[in-house]
Amino acid sequence: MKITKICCIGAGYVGGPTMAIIAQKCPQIQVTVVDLNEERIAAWNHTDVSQIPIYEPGLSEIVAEARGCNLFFSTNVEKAIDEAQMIFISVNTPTKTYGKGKGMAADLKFIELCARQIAKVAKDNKIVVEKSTLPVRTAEAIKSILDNTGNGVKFQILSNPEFLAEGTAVQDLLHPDRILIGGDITEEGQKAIQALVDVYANWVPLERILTTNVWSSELSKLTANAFLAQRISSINAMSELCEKTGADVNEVAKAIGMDSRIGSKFLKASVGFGGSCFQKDILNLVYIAKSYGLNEVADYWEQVIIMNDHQKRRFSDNIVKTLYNTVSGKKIAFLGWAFKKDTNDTRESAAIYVADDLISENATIAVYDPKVVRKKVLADLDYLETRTTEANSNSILSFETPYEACEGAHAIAILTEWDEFVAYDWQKIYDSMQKPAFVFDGRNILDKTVLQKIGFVYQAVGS
Ligand SMILES: NC(=O)c1ccc[n+]([C@@H]2O[C@H](COP(=O)([O-])OP(=O)(O)OC[C@H]3O[C@@H](n4cnc5c(N)ncnc54)[C@H](O)[C@@H]3O)[C@@H](O)[C@H]2O)c1
Ligand SMILES: O=c1ccn([C@@H]2O[C@H](COP(=O)(O)OP(=O)(O)O[C@H]3O[C@H](CO)[C@@H](O)[C@H](O)[C@H]3O)[C@@H](O)[C@H]2O)c(=O)[nH]1
Repeated sequence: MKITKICCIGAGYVGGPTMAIIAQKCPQIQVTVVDLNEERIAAWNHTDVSQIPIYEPGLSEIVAEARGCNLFFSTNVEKAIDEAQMIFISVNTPTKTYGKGKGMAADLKFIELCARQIAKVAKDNKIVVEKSTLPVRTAEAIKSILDNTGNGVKFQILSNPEFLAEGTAVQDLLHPDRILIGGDITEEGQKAIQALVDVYANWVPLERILTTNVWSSELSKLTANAFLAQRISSINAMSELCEKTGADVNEVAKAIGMDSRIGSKFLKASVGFGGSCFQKDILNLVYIAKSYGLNEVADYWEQVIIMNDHQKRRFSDNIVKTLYNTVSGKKIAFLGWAFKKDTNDTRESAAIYVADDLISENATIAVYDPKVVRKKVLADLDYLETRTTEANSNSILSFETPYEACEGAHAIAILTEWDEFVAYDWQKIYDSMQKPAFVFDGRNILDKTVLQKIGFVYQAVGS
């Protein structure tokens, strides 16, 4: 089957960039990305392409090239479903906040809504691709809805999890380590798999396109995230031990990373991992394991989250302790609010939790992040429901430049590893601060020797 029309439901951090690359690499395919969120679609269609809703290096250029040619953003979900032969579901699958599985299981209500809408609208056979990260065996539920509520047309469900990381989405999509496609072992299933393979084969070498059964594909996504997050919690656990023993976590990471069996990636100690995926996906994995009665498996993976929470709390506790056991009335400058560099995404950013702890100790937080606006910072804090919106707003100062954020501050906390932070005039910053001037480097990006020479009291994670 030759695919000429693709629809993607969900114009978020995955749907937008993924479809932009498919459109760029497959000029013969018309790609329509739809979303219920009108504001988001309007932003994707903004005449000034720098205003698209997601910041990713290189993305706006690709959108500018393909948009209006074979890449379209629309709120007309039904029309796009009707016209497409292949429909990607790329909607959010957050942790449940209510009912059974609250705080652990993935909330599949948006997925089910998509399945019901596809069933209602489809008048001819369609391939439905799970792009969202889903619990293992979700394809079964989608198939049941499609087969029982549809118009008698035939659906093939494929699992095609996305492995891009934010901040490097464009490069990850252009040069993926692998593309994973899970499908039925039936003849029809294999044809559907081949149709999707043919799409990716426009730019991905065939040896990097892996096909499996649906359940392996669904579970591989959760497994990959669990393994990646586990490495960060493992090195963060060692960072605490390094601080007690005089070892340096950067040196330990380098030493173990040179063992080719361990590898050097994802061994950067930090204030704790954030992002919309790691915590959500591990909690989901823990919930699935528990639901099969696999308590030891569940406990094993839950420890990754427990360690990460500990790391964030340890960072804020240390700030309070070092500032003579009180931050009340003190100005703490936050450099960075995003969960990592090169993205405007703040979901589950460690900065939110560290700020929340410090505000509870009556500190004032002065935030500077090159890509995150004040509205987002306040919304993130309000989401925790620790205090009123007004109290959060009174405790957060936002600045357009780092120098203003740091002026008069008692301490600086580095929460995101933005490259520009390294290049600042640290002498100028020091001169404008209260003394002693503290720097708590939650990303280990600054040069300790240089900062100490200027006069800062400098503390990094894990040394
Ligand atoms: N963010 C990442 O880096 C990343 C990477 C790999 C996988 N994932 C997974 O991909 C999925 C999407 O993540 P995201 O970060 O793009 O989420 P997101 O919240 O940025 O985007 C999801 C979009 O789906 C829309 N939506 C929800 N229900 C809809 C419906 N019924 N019809 C139309 N639109 C609807 C929302 O309005 C939203 O704009 C999740 O399952 C996530 O776990 C995310
Ligand atoms: O050595 C490291 C590596 C990362 N981090 C932090 O871990 C978090 C997640 O980083 P990263 O994995 O690079 O970004 P995500 O966009 O969350 O990507 C992850 O989650 C996505 C969503 O499922 C997957 O597709 C990706 O493969 C997976 O890397 C961030 O807060 C990072 O700062 C560290 O603290 N130390």
